[in-house]
Amino acid sequence: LRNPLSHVPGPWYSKWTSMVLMYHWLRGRRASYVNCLHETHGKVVRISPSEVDFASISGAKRVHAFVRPFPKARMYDTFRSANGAVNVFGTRDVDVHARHRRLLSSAISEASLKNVEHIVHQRAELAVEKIGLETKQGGAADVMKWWLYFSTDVIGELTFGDSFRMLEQGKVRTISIYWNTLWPSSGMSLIHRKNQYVHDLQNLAQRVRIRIAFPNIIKLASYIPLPLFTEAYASVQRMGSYAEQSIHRYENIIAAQPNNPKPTLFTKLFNVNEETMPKANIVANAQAYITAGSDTTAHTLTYLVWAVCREPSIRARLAKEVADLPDRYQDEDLKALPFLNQVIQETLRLYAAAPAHLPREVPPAGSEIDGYWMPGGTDVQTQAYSMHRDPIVYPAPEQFNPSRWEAPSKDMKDAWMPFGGGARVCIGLHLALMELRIATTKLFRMHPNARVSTLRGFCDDDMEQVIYFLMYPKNKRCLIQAS
Ligand code: HEM
Repeated sequence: LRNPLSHVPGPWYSKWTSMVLMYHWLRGRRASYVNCLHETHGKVVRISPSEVDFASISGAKRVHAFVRPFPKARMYDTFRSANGAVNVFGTRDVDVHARHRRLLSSAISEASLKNVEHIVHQRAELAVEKIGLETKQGGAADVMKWWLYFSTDVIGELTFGDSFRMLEQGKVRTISIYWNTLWPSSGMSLIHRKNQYVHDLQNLAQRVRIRIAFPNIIKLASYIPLPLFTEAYASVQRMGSYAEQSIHRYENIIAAQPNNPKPTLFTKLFNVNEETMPKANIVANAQAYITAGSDTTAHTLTYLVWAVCREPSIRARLAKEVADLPDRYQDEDLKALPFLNQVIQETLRLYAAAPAHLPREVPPAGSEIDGYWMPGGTDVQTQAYSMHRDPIVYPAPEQFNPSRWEAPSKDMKDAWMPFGGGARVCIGLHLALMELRIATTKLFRMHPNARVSTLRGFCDDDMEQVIYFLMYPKNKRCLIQAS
């Protein structure tokens, strides 16, 4: 009872155990469980003996501050890359983070991304072609698969200077044949690694679930022969070694053509005349970009297409807006389209790809948040899942209604945080938004009458959100008739 958190509202058992929270985490329902606790207990809820969740705008601003930010909580140690080096995503050290962020930011800024826009156009065009082709051949296309290939190809090319070419090949399992045909000298082992890397990426969300739930067991995975743990451990090691080899290859390319290397988001860091970071950290950051920049964008696009195709009036309005674009439109033209951007904002509200569990640790001196004293070391967090469903801020919150963004209130804008917030806000958000604008435009220009398929028993139940760290649709598929 002397615990300084004992006055924070919450269910009685939260004071004693985190087992209930863990149970919901392992079922992919932690976010909706915490949301229910907010509905019952209010905006500030103690969710376990040492964790408090805030669902208010003021709480979110404090937890995710720009100035004097709280460091990320211990959970993020599980995101350490395979080589043990820290990256911008996982580091808990505020100063180290600030340095990494400063070195990485300019290459991925809105202005710099203009130089790589053509890659996004090319990849999106191919994705939409494949979606049309799959519909023609089989009656429906699994857009979730194609968007994952699209986003992985884009971030792969921008990070390693070398696309995974998943879109060309279409199916992961045949990638090896493709690589062998194109580069017979590349050797089977490289092909196998690339193939395996893609497989590891696709299973990332479930493995993150295990790594976060059992961090200490994962550390001992090489001694404990339980497949669940050894595989979660091994996949991180494999991804790290692939990232290392790709960066090494890119380094060789730069050495061979120092004046004209293919630009990537990391090129500047290889310039001997500029401030840089150790190579192990470049590799670790490359790995972070690939893992943070593929599923997130793909799942957002998947829900966007599904939500739009379910509502003929929304689809017709969007299709009309993008049809009126000039033939050689650029991303700048898309930024000016009101309805397209409202659709994207609304998708990111209702179907945020990383909507929960971004814990921060209160510094040793403690801090007051929303009138409650949080002692040093408390895990404080806020989940977009709840902020985005506040019925006062967003009336009828479960309804997909892009028009609510026509004249958004200040609270609507402040409560909207699909990319996190403050000093740790998503570094890839401009890239993600560009991908969302371009891919959505291409799809609805080419297939203005696209609709949700019922083939192979596909129904709304398939799209139930499962949330670990990343959110994905329950059955990992989304069938659309794009004809
Ligand atoms: C719709 C797509 C995306 C969504 C919804 C999203 C969401 C987020 C969120 C919520 C965070 C904060 C995580 C935290 O506080 O722990 C974050 C951070 C991050 N994201 Fe994204 N993201 C997206 C796309 C991307 C892309 C394309 C990249 C590629 C570079 C990327 C790279 C990162 C990195 C490196 C961080 C860590 C930033 C830092 O701590 O300074 N994300 N993202």
